[in-house]
Amino acid sequence: MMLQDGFSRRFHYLRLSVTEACNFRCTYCLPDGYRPDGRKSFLTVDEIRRVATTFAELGVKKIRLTGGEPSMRRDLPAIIETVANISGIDNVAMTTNGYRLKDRAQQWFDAGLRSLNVSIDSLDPRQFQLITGENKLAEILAGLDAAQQAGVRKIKVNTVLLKNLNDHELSQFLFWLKNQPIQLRLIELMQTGEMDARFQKHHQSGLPVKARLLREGWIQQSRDLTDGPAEVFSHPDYQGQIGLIMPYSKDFCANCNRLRVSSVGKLHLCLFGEEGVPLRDLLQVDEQNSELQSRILQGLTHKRETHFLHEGNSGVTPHLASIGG
Ligand SMILES: Nc1nc2c(ncn2[C@@H]2O[C@H](COP(=O)(O)OP(=O)(O)OP(=O)(O)O)[C@@H](O)[C@H]2O)c(=O)[nH]1
Ligand SMILES: C[S@@+](CC[C@H](N)C(=O)[O-])C[C@H]1O[C@@H](n2cnc3c(N)ncnc32)[C@H](O)[C@@H]1O
Ligand code: SF4
Ligand code: SF4
Repeated sequence: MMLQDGFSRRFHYLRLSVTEACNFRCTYCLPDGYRPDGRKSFLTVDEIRRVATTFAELGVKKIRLTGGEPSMRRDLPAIIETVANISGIDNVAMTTNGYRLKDRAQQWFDAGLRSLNVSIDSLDPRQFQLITGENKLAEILAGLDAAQQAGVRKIKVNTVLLKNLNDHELSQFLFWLKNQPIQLRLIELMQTGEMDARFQKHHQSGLPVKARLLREGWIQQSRDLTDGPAEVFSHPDYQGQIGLIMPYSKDFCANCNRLRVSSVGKLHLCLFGEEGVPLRDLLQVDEQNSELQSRILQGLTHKRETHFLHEGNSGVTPHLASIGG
């Protein structure tokens, strides 16, 4: 049995959100901060173990923990260890805003974390605070160092491209990459349900950046079917790489290879899809495993070919913290 949709796309990568809560207020995600909803409880470690085990049995090899902010969960080391010990999972990754990274990197690595994506929207402390609501750039950069020291080899930095907020910083980012063996991903701003005029004001296509990189001698890397959606560029004079994530460009979804489970246990077939297939009622005892497999496989038959962002349709996603990006 394996996970394949009606367009012959295969799924070996699961993004598992462990919380919707976040301590940052990124202008494009949670501009007013996270507002707790008392009725919601997030998946327990046992529920996470069951859902991850079942996906591993269906061929998933990589699980990325995301959120909200995953480091806000006090039991995060137990979550990492649980997922890392599941047979078939060979890469446990996490996406974080860098909170607690400086102090916890070693603990997370020891628990089994092998790949880390850290969001850094500006290398200018004031601009960073303007975008995220937090004056924490220095602390997060120290967290990156700590992760490298701890032994995490695959580190990427995520930067949402924002017109008039950080687009003038490209040269500074490139300079930084000269001696940083990391991949910097520039992500086009995507419109979500709760986003107001900010989208029109700050959306900027990645295409001019691509043109500049090619002009300056960066070389586009060939893409494996199992790679993510980023177009990746390298340069002989730079230790780092650039990855461009351009969801508004043609054929972006053609190689979609990931599925998502939200922090309340719903299967989402697309970042911008429908309500989600509830799985939580089948995460209560280990014996529900084969029923859970059937529900996931049945759900996958409904996966659509692309998102509908061009029509201004973001599905039910109010902001990316709700589903883990
Ligand atoms: N539209 C769309 N955006 C995506 C998709 N995957 C990643 N992104 C965007 O890229 C952001 C960063 O993704 P990450 O959490 O760093 O994970 P990733 O890109 O899968 O990273 P790797 O596992 O290292 O390839 C997400 O929050 C989204 O904004 C996708 O399938 N569709
Ligand atoms: C939703 S966050 C969750 C993990 C963690 N809190 C973080 O910020 O890395 C995952 C990624 O989504 C990106 N993101 C959030 N909203 C976005 C949007 N509207 N368009 C593009 N990227 C977005 C963030 O910059 C971050 O890199
Ligand atoms: S992008 Fe990440 S850090 Fe920023 S508000 Fe959203 S969930 Fe929080
Ligand atoms: S937008 Fe949806 S279909 Fe397209 S790559 Fe992302 S998750 Fe896959």
